[in-house]
Amino acid sequence: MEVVFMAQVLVINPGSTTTKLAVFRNNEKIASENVTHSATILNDIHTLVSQIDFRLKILTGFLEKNDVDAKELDAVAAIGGLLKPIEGGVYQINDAMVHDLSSGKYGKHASNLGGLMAYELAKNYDIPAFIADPSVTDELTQVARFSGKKEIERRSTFHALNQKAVARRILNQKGRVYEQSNVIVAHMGGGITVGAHHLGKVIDVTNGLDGEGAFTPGRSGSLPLLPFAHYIQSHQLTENEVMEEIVGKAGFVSYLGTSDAQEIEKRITAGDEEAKLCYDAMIYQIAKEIGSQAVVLKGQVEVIILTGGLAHSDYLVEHIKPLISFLGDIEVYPGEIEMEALNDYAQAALKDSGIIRLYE
Ligand SMILES: Nc1ncnc2c1ncn2[C@@H]1O[C@H](COP(=O)(O)OP(=O)(O)OP(=O)(O)O)[C@@H](O)[C@H]1O
Ligand SMILES: CCCC(=O)O
Repeated sequence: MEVVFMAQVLVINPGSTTTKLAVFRNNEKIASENVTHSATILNDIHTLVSQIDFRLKILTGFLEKNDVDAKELDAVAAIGGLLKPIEGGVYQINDAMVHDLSSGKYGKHASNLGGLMAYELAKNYDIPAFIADPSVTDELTQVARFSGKKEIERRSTFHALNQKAVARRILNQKGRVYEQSNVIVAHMGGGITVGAHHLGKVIDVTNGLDGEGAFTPGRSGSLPLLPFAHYIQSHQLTENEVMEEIVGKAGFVSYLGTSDAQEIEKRITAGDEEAKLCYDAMIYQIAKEIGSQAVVLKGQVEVIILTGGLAHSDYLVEHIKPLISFLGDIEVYPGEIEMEALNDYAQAALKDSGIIRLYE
């Protein structure tokens, strides 16, 4: 008789105002919740790391509510935070990673809490904790690292987990293998990143946090340098304030006062020309980035994949297609599959420890 290995995995994905939680038994999601935290509560907890206890309590409540006994978990998997640049794949959370996530050495981001929470929980139950394809996944070619100024190197920070998972899924459906294919993935959500995937590696991508690429519902994307230098000086901005200006106070938020694309579409339908021009400008910029990545892939593009929350938008999809369809087939995969991707990686790591990478 065949013995079926049933592995139970808890997946943790903290965002700036949410904590997404799920439990999987093999590939089946048996419980999930997307908990929203009020800004007031989070603002009262002064540092990012001190949110761990608050979010762990929510996690315990989630497990209890869903009758999941933590002692029966086989592993915990979490979204990877801002770490040193590493190749994609699955990593067991270790002390070096915990140090980098908690110190904020490579940046402070809500996703840093994922690895820290997973480690804490896994330690208590003596099970492994993993992260996979973190946003710092860096598979850039050497030429892609040049910024144009010696002292400043381009970095790879993008929606690596979702980009790779969606590309794998679409290619599987086409009977193709990710590691043998050339695809462009545009993740279009609160952040927008466009990657050139060549034989399983993301050899160039717009950096989502450094001010590159298209503007987004809340971010600036790339800006003209001299006017921005003048803006920084005239507003006497600190580095943190510059960050807030380009990630949060820009894009739709700065032009239209909201990051909600559905609200903007309602305005367009009601005849708001300003809203239409701004939405069309974002679509135009995303299309230009897709064109750039087609050059990176020397025009050998098997499929262009549109994913993320904005891929739900019929308006966006209809208006971007005429700009990019000459480059290749287009597939639309709205939303994201990060929780499923983390479970897949953890299940694979439990079956074959040989795939687990070491973070040093
Ligand atoms: N059905 C829809 N039609 C149009 N826009 C939508 C729809 N659903 C979500 N959006 C828009 O997608 C954007 C948010 O996308 P998403 O939920 O992927 O972002 P996020 O998870 O906060 O950030 P990120 O994707 O960068 O991790 C918002 O502008 C939202 O209004
Ligand atoms: C954190 C990297 C992904 C993004 O651009 O938000």
